[in-house]
Amino acid sequence: ASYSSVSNIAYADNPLRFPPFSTSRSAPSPPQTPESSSSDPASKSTADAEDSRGGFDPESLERGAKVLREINSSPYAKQVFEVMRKQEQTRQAELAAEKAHFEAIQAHADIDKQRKWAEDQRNLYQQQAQTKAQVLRYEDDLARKRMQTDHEAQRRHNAELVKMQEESSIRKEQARRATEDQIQAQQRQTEKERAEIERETIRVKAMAEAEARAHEAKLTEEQKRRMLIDRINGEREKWLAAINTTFSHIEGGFRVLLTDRSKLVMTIGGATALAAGVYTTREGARVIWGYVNRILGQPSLIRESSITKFPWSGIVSGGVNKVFKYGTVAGEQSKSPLGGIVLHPSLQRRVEHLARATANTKSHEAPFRNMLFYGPPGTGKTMVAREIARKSGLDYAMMTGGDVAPLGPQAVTKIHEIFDWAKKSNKGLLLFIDEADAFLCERNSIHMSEAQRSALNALLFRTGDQSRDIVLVLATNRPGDLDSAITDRIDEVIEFPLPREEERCKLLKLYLNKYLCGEDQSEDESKWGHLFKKRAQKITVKDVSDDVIREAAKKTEGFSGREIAKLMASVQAAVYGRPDCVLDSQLFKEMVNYKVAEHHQRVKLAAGDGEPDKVAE
Ligand SMILES: Nc1ncnc2c1ncn2[C@@H]1O[C@H](COP(=O)(O)OP(=O)(O)OP(=O)(O)O)[C@@H](O)[C@H]1O
Repeated sequence: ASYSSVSNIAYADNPLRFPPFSTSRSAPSPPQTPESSSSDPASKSTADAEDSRGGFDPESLERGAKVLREINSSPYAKQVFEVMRKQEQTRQAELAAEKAHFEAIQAHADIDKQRKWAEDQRNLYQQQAQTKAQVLRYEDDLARKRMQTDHEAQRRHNAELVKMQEESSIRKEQARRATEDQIQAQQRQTEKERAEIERETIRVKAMAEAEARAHEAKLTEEQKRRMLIDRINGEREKWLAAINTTFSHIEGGFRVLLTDRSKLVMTIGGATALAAGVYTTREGARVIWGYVNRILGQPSLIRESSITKFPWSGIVSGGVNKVFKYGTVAGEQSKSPLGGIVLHPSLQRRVEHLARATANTKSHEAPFRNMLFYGPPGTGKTMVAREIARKSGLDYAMMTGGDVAPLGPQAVTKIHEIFDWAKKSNKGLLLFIDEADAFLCERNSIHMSEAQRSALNALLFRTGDQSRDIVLVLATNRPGDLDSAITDRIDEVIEFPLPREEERCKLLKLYLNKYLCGEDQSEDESKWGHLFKKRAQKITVKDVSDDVIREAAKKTEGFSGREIAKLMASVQAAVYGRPDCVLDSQLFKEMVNYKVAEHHQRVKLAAGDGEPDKVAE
């Protein structure tokens, strides 16, 4: 440090100002600080002067030579040179270090440059990649949009095609329907015309037949009248002759009597005795018959019964009456379901349960339970009462409430007769009173006669306690009209509603089989005579399928069981009106429509609603 300061002093003091140890022109000149250049205006002017002399400054050389001389003359010349040499070496080392420093800086700068270039390159690559990706994305978007547009166009095209196809098929379908309708209309027209022709032919035939029959009847009548007149004339002559003869005999007799006094007395006495005998015998027989009838016979109020009218009736008729007309031997319980009765399933179960309970009640000798059946007319109340009697093994008797009123004061006796008669049954009796409201209505009713009131009281008296002989079954369409004392005696109340569609379907099938297919005629023989037996076999049923019956069941909403039975009877009658006795679906439908219209008309009339329309053409 001291050496450096000395050197610096030397430089400062040195007017020559040459760079120490600068032997080479290429050696870098020491850096000049701004202070030194600005603080040394003299050197600046010197340098200017040098420039003006062509770049050579002799003064410096002179000053250098002078300094060298001073150094040479100085005793420390050797040290000075040594110092200078070391200074030079130091300077060299500094320069080398500086060079290395600059090289390092240069290397750093290169590295920075390289890094920057690499970074630029990377950025460039990234930008290129981004641009490329954007371009690709854009292209992709474009392709996708193009595809979407294509798809949309394709879809629209397809939709149009489908629409066109649909329109075309609708047009075809419409054309087909129109053709079918036309064909059907033509067929209908043809059938109508044919039916018209048939009807006309039948009408003409019927008229011709009727005319022929009328003519024949007229001829027969005239013939008969002539024969009758002849016969009457003959008879008159015969009778006139007989009368004349008789009167001539009587005249002779009277003449004898008037002339013979004893004969006259005998004749008058004999005639009187004969008259007295006849009168006494007749009255006596009447009294005895009444007594026997009361003791052994069936009360007159009973309309129908499973018990024979007299004990000897069974013997006379060869035991036929031992069998119920329903086909069950008396006393034998039937295990079959309710035969020929179509009821709502729950009602059917209840009825079967009641029949079983009644049968068991009898076998355990417990008191019977009374029942009330109510519901619209023709819903099977009577049938069910009969069926309960049949299934429970009881005797059955039926009376109608309407028969009581005409009996007047005798009604009370007749009611007591019934209950006395019922005791004769060993099996127990099911007494069914139809139209019960006719004489068991409210006692305060103004329409009730004194005799009816007494009859009601008699019935109340006989049914006051629970009975082991009689099951009382009342049936009515107006349960609200019954006297409260009667309803109080009822144990089971059962409603019989109008059949629903399902039941109507079964009823239609039942009566179709019964009336038109000739099955199960036994029950109806009493009603319809032997008509079925003779003719049912001839009926041919064609095309009356389940669907046709179901359609009919749908249409017959509001029909009772009786109405359906009657509907089928009408169908049967219509079939018999045909020469070929064939029942086809068209006739069946016609009859159903006719009966449905008739039913609605009846309902309207019952409601007092307007004039009766024409039921059918
Ligand atoms: N549920 C049914 N199943 C089968 N046939 C029936 C049914 N209901 C009614 N009928 C038919 O109707 C006819 C009359 O039935 P029934 O006398 O039992 O009716 P009801 O209810 O007693 O009528 P009413 O109240 O007028 O006395 C029967 O003979 C039968 O042909």
